[in-house]
Amino acid sequence: MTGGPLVVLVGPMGSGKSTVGALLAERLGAPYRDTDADIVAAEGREISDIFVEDGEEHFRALERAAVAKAVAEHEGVLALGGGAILDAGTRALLAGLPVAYLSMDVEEAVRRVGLNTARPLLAVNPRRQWRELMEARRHLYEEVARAVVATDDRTPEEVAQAVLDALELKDV
Ligand SMILES: Nc1ncnc2c1ncn2[C@@H]1O[C@H](COP(=O)(O)OP(=O)(O)O)[C@@H](O)[C@H]1O
Ligand SMILES: O=C(O)C1=C[C@@H](OP(=O)(O)O)[C@@H](O)[C@H](O)C1
Ligand SMILES: [Mg+2]
Repeated sequence: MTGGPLVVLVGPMGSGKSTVGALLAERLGAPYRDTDADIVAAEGREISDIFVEDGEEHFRALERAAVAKAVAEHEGVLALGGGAILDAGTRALLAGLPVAYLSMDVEEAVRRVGLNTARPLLAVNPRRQWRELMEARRHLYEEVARAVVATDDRTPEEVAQAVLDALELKDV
């Protein structure tokens, strides 16, 4: 039994979970972990290849297992993949944890990840796909979050500070 993660970051792709997560880990003097990286390491292939070869449903099951393992054993900063909250089992794993939802608007999203083909869900028409994706997901991010932190017009350092403030975490 461990104390569990100090903070769990959720939010759409490009909201800065990985970037801000690493900064938060530094600020808290705690280890950083990313479930996407855990899945890539366990599977020995990239996320985009898992989507293409086995489909999203299979990826969500791998992701649920990765989140279960990470929340059980990781006592630092944990970043999830952007779609992790789509899975009801994954959402249940987050109950009671210090979850921060990093939000951003559509224009910021397109600037950050619109042309990045490593993110299969935004590959074709980024602006429209983003809107549809957020219509399906916004309420789920809000459901799991203890704090919502807007990232538009903020540097990653400013976002990290806002997360510390919102969750009342003390840095070292
Ligand atoms: N607050 C920010 N302002 C500007 N660019 C950012 C910010 N946070 C992240 N980025 C950039 O957006 C991209 C996606 O960030 P990343 O941390 O990988 O997001 P996520 O893990 O949520 O998908 C990266 O190029 C990163 O440098
Ligand atoms: O939003 C999504 O469904 C996904 C987000 C990605 O993570 P990031 O949010 O870190 O890009 C990754 O898990 C996969 O490509 C699916
Ligand atoms: Mg990430």
